[in-house]
Amino acid sequence: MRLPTRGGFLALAGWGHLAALTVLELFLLVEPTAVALVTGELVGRLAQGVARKDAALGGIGTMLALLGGLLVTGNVLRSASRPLAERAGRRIDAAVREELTARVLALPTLDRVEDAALQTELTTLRSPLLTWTDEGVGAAAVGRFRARLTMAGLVTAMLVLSSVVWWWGPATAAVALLLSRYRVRMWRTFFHVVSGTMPAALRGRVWSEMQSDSRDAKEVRIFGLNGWLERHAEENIADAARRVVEARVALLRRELSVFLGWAATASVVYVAVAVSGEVSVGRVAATIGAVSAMFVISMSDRTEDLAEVAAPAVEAITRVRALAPGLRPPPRPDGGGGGEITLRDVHFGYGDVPVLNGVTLTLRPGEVIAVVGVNGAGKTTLAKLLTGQYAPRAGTVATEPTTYAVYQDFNRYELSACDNVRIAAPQATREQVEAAARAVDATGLIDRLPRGWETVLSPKYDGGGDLSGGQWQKIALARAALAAACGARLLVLDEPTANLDIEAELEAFDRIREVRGEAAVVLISHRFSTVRKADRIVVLSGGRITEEGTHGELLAAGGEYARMFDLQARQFKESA
Ligand SMILES: Nc1ncnc2c1ncn2[C@@H]1O[C@H](COP(=O)(O)OP(=O)(O)OP(=O)(O)O)[C@@H](O)[C@H]1O
Repeated sequence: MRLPTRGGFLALAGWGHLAALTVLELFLLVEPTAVALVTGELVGRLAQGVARKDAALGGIGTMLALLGGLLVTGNVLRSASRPLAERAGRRIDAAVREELTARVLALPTLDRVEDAALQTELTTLRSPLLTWTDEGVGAAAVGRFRARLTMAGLVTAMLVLSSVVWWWGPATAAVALLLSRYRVRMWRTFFHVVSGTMPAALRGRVWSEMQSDSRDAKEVRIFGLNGWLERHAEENIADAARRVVEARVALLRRELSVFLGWAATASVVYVAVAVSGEVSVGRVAATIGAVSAMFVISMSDRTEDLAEVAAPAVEAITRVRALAPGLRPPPRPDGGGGGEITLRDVHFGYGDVPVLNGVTLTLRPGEVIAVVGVNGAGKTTLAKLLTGQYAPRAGTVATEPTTYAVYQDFNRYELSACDNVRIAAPQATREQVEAAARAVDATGLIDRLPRGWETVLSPKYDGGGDLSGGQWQKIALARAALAAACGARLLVLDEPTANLDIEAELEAFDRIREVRGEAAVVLISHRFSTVRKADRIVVLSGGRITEEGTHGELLAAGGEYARMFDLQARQFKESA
């Protein structure tokens, strides 16, 4: 991976691309002046030839060939210039994306990834509000580079003018630079107006897209939101559009004044040429050409000169680099020895809020442990510490490098059914995937999909399929079964079966038990009918493990577990 040093984004385009772009841009900048010179020379010779009635106008053929060559090459290179610049910009953006991804992946724990400041910067970088041109830092870096090169074109045109009358060159170049600076300022004003309208435009877009988005469709229809959404979309978009149109009109007015400024300057030069009788026809043509070249160069797109265009992105990248300084992922946690997974006096919290206050727990290979506790007791947090995704603030965690977890909010990938299971162990064969599905009784649902295992699990795709909440949970359980079959030493099941009916949950749990092999299983569930089957149950309360034992032992102890179990059992009896 090529990484930028000290913010040098341009180098990320690759030296080959930059060299090609430099040669091409320089040619294009010098070309108008060269055309002017050759035209001048050609006109001069023609005029001399005609005046002397000279039939053999020496060198005319060569001049014409040169002029033709310049014009043809100029046109060909002009059409290659933009794609090359865009490609260089995209290469820079790709390298930056690669670097930032590597940095986030290198963060040792999930809490560092979840860090609000980091997420804000990453969201900024993904936001369409980032730059008004919707371009990344690449386009801005290449744009600025090209803007710097235009100086070469200006110097060439200036030298040609000075060769006629020495002070014409610097005088006209000074006017060109002044007008250029003025244009940068007026584009900056325009940029700020357009940037200011972006939040409204984006809001309008969101409201507008909600009307047709399939995810929002059910609420939009049931609440009759269509008219309301349309009104909000229109208000926001119309307001943004009005402000942009006003800014554009102001911009056009200023462009016109710049144009008039140029016309006045050119007129002064042309009048000066006209009154200086000593200048040849060729020189006159060259002068006109050089002034035109300066005009074209200084009227070129100035948005690229604006540091503001890429400033939010550059600042966000700089902050991501500070928040995620590493580039290589840390080694996976080492086993606790003898296959045991241990937490010793573990403390953890989010920000200033403590969640775990001294948890000590040992999991033995093949053991099934259930963790229970009220909402917010810290069960998911404990699971994340067990899988090494959070580092404890105090105490020690010795866990296995090969863990797999199914959370309540497991990912539903827009991939085939097969890949949706295989994601738990990418090296797994199709046979292993099918065996895992059989293990958790998920083959029936696969058979009903239009293309079986190859069906993409999203209705957004042609021939794609959708699954119910419970069916998705079976896919998630199949992932856990596959991970166990492929050697995972710890399986965490964090309420993976909340959408299954009780019978299906019990069966799924029994099946996971069967396929777990040497893996320790941690089950987090609010359903005591499943929890009671665990080898050991721990109760988490007030950030500590307050009870620990088998179902029978905990019932006999008559503590919080017994109370919670009774409550649930009574409700079942009452509703039966
Ligand atoms: N990423 C987070 N940032 C800040 N606070 C969090 C975060 N995740 C959880 N918390 C807080 O930590 C506490 C424990 O949350 P946790 O999800 O571990 O509880 P839980 O026992 O799994 O709850 P539930 O049974 O509702 O799933 C809660 O008060 C929760 O609000």
